[in-house]
Amino acid sequence: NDTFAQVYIGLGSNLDDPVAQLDAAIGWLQSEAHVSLLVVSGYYATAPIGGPPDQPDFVNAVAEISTRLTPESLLAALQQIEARQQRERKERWGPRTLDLDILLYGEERISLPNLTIPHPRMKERAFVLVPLADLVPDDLELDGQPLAYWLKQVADQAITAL
Ligand SMILES: Nc1nc2nc(S)n(CCO)c2c(=O)[nH]1
Repeated sequence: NDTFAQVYIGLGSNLDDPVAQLDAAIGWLQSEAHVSLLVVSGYYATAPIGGPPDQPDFVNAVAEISTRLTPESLLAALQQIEARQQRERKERWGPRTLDLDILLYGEERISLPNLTIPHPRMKERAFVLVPLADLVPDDLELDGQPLAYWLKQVADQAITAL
């Protein structure tokens, strides 16, 4: 695979000092072989969406990378970083030290049992769309609508820039 893909990664944490968790994950991404970290959005404090209601607020960000890794290899590398930061998969959608999601992988559409790209829930998540808007133009299209359209749809979700 000799072509480089422009990839957007969602980062999230709501356990064990989330800002430090995101900083550490950015550090691992920077030192990952075959991954070039291009730019990182601002950090945002966000109310938990989905999952148990009584969990702590999250801190979220989006990173843009360039990589020759295939989507599956990139997923494996991200899961290694999560594991290094003690990601116990206790309850689905429960609190976690670190969550790394592949949001977009170039223009590709991928649907594998363990990997769907574009991320199937990104359009419903202010904690993804708002940091993503730091990195891409507002007219970036998702499912035929500009990012600005999807941002309006999630305007009720609590999110504050840190
Ligand atoms: N605000 C917020 N809510 C979330 N719910 C889930 S699941 N996650 C994990 C990401 O899939 C988050 C998150 O990162 N931020």
